[in-house]
Amino acid sequence: MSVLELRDVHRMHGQGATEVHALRGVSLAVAPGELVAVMGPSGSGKSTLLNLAGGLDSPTTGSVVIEGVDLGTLNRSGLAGLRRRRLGYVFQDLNLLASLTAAENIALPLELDGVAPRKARPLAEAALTEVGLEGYAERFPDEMSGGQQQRVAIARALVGQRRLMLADEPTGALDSQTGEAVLRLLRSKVDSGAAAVLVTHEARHAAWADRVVFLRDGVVVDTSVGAADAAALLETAG
Ligand SMILES: Nc1ncnc2c1ncn2[C@@H]1O[C@H](COP(=O)(O)OP(=O)(O)OP(=O)(O)O)[C@@H](O)[C@H]1O
Repeated sequence: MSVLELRDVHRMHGQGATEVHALRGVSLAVAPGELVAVMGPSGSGKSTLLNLAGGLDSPTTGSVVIEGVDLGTLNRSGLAGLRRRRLGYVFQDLNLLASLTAAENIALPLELDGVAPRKARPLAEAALTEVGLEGYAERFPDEMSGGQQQRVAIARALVGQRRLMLADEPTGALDSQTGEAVLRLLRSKVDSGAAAVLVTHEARHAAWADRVVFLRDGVVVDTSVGAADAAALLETAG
């Protein structure tokens, strides 16, 4: 069974004269152990796709299915529970809570899900170590650099048993060495059975993916394997 499935998804933003047809019949399935990169020019619908996959937005028509559950059938609390338990997000907007330490930020989704703080804490510390921030557990967001905050956000996204990771240019604020380390981490989570969707503008980041889906004007125009194809597509996209 796919971890994520988009079935003939359309998404309209706005109304009347300002209506934008951001996605036009997108279908996509992501299997366990698969990392899919989504590329395409600005405005092609990449963020819209990721928001729909994460249940942060709903399709105008079509359906989004996560591990066999059609998100359209869930009520608000059902959707929130599924998001907390099964999804990890790494978005451009970090959304770290300023009043919580790095370890508390990471432990929060676990605790919201009923994991006892004394069990959540070591998991949070292990996640910090995985992103190279051992010893930063007690720092507050404003005591860390942008890149460090981004790594905390990544640690939070990957902590626990996430089945689907959604990443929007996760390496934006990171130097290239750390960026590669984060992608390696995402890759290793996927290799141990999760699924991931990575939106990126960079062919060398897409090189970590099993498959590259290329969007243009809200339509999947190509699905390629490997970064070389993606780079060629980007060049012809204009
Ligand atoms: N909330 C919204 N209201 C109105 N239009 C929107 C909204 N969100 C996105 N759009 C429009 O939908 C289209 C797709 O936007 P989207 O952000 O998904 O593209 P993108 O490929 O992620 O772009 P970028 O690479 O610049 O982030 C664009 O024309 C955009 O202006």
